[in-house]
Amino acid sequence: MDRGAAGAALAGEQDARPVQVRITNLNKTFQRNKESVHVLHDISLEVEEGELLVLLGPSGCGKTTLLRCLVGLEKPGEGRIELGERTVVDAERRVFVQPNRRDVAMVFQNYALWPHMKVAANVAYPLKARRMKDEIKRGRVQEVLDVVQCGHLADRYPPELSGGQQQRISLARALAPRPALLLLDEPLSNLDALLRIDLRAQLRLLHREIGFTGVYVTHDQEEALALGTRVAVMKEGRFEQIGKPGEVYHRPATEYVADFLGARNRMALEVAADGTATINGVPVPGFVRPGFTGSYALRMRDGDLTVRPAGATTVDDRRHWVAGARLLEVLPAGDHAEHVVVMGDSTLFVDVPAALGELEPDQDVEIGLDPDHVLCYDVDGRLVDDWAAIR
Ligand SMILES: Nc1ncnc2c1ncn2[C@@H]1O[C@H](COP(=O)(O)OP(=O)(O)OP(=O)(O)O)[C@@H](O)[C@H]1O
Repeated sequence: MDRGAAGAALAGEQDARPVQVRITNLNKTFQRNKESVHVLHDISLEVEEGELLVLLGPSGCGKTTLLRCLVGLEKPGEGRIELGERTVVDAERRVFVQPNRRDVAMVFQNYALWPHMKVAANVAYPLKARRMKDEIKRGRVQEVLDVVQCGHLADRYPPELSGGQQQRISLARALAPRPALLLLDEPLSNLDALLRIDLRAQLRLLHREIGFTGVYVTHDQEEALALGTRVAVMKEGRFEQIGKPGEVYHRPATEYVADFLGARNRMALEVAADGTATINGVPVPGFVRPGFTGSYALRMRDGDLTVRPAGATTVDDRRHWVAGARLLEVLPAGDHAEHVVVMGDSTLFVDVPAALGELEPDQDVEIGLDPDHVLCYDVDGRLVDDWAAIR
């Protein structure tokens, strides 16, 4: 594999080989006010060598706790963690390898740099424990600083740097000892939006070039889809779905994942035994295939819905139009306008290209649904295939 400039800079005799991570039946409970809070429920996961797995989920779902178990800052009550050939946690056999013996590095949201030490000393810090000649150490520090494009900042102190620069330095510090596993806990969330996108792209490039095994925590779906080789969506201490970004985005396995990944619009589909389909109580003939019956939830992203004035006709072969909606508000957003529509129990958000925006608030409207861009879930929240009428 051509490792590129960054990869070449980090390659060498003492390269820690990226390892495979295997987590088996991990359980973690905290004691809080004499109550026990079960935070990780029987988690099992394999992260392949050189993979960047993203843990995605809302606040409090256990992402950080899982990272802390991997690095050794938390002791799980049950389960096993193997890093390559090494078992670092085996609760049953009372195996617990201390953090400094795991060869795992972590990058935090708040950079966690020593303010009184120059950048070079910060980056050299994790190398201290290793008996390494000063000369080699200096060379390594300069290498990793160059990799994150901060070679010129070696003699500055962290408080003299911007947030983006500080985060690059903390990434360099984590990479300096060539860890077998790199953990990143919301590393970009303290940065402003543009810088976040810029650093995200650089991180992706760096991962491609160096090929480290990484676990990256975020609650930002865009970041997860952009960075992950796979994305693991978490809910209340369990995995809802683990898959490639495209899979998770286009085929969210559960309604929870669909909602979390932007399909926030929800409508109720009822299909009677005689095949009559209604959406939020409005009949929609020909929407479902013959023989498909029951109660379902439909999920759509904003850009997958359309809206037109009530009673209008559109030359459109794919869409089914559902009447009985009212336009509440139109929010211009540059190249498109967000239309807020109420239809029975649903509040819907519809993105319409600015060029088509001729609707006024308080107008009666109809919602257009293209079955190819509608996700259908059963009453247990599981994705349903093969429901649409063949057109
Ligand atoms: N030391 C602790 N003692 C008690 N409860 C804890 C402790 N650490 C975490 N928790 C609880 O465990 C749950 C999961 O926390 P965790 O920090 O892992 O979530 P998270 O998904 O990383 O959230 P966030 O995105 O907000 O960081 C939360 O309910 C939290 O309050």
